[in-house]
Amino acid sequence: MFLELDHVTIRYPGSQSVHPAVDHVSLTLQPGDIGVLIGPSGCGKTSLLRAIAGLEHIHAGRVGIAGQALSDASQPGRPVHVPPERRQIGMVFQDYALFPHLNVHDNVAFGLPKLARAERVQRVAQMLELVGLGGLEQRLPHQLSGGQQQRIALARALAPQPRLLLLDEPFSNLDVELRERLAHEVRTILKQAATTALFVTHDQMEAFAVGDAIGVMHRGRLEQWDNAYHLYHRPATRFVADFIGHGVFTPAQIVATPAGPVVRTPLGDLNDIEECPLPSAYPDGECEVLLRADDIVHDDASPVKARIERKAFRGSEFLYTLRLASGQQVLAHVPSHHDHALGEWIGIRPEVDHVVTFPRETAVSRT
Ligand SMILES: Nc1ncnc2c1ncn2[C@@H]1O[C@H](COP(=O)(O)OP(=O)(O)OP(=O)(O)O)[C@@H](O)[C@H]1O
Repeated sequence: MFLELDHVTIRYPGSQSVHPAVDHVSLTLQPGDIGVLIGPSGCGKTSLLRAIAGLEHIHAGRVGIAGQALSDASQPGRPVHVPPERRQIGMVFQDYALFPHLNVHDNVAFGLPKLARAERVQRVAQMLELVGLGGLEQRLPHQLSGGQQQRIALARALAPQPRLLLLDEPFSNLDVELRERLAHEVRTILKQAATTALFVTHDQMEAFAVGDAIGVMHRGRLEQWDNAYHLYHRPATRFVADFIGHGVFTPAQIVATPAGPVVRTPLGDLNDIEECPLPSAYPDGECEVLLRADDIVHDDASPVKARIERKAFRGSEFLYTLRLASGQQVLAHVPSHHDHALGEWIGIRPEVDHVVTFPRETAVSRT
């Protein structure tokens, strides 16, 4: 294991909040892996990143890299806090932070004062090649696009060969299309450089594009640390289920049948419940089942009908918000050549590969 966070807790002095900004967060990253922290504003992502960089002190727990404690508040009376400049950790922020009066070469060379000149010029050229901007050494930052500036910031952070790279919303100042492209590019660059990295974003598409492991944070806690597939198909908590992807929670009942347990929903029985709890897991088997928009298939032959309340065009598909006769709301992704009118009743059926249930609560939906 390379990066190890063990029950890291951060409290800001004088904070009125009942929750610590970061609350007992534990996670690990393997060498060369890219981790992503995602969550709503104020959930503690930046605080955690700053603590790893040594810019914040921790109040409980431990931060270690390759077996070395960088911050340790777990031993009473013997706190450890290695200063940021001795951690060999690089950082890339959302505002590029390039020096406007220095050209590209001098910006990238900034963190390399100890290298001899020839070696420095060579390392800068190597880094610029790595980020696809070879030959732009003499340009000033204002002569570059936002995406190019961010790639220079990445080259500058990678040049001193940090043990770990931290990236805090590095694309949030860029437009959506460029963000997704850059996210893929940055993943390729980090993999080529074999750099271990931890990346903060609030955009799940960016998280899926970049991360080997993704952590969903909520009120300072890390609710799940997992790969994208498991976060989506096996959410550990209602919050994760609700935050990742479009879906609703629908009242359902797990019932025993001669052929085994099924989850009975207003859309019909769901049978593929291999990893689902047994009926005895909830009182009377009553639970809520997660139905994502891509679990619902438009099928004219289906006896289950739903009325189209809202529709959002997403290019290849529509996101339909539908209401069943029972009053239950569901969402469905439907190929965009099926352009139905608002108010129309269409046939739908569930096609759920991974059935996810939670204890009953007031229904929550996220669109
Ligand atoms: N210097 C500070 N002093 C006091 N409270 C702070 C400080 N910095 C952050 N906080 C509080 O700590 C909590 C976590 O903030 P943090 O910036 O880590 O969240 P975040 O998930 O990065 O949010 P965003 O996505 O908006 O940047 C918030 O409640 C915030 O108000």
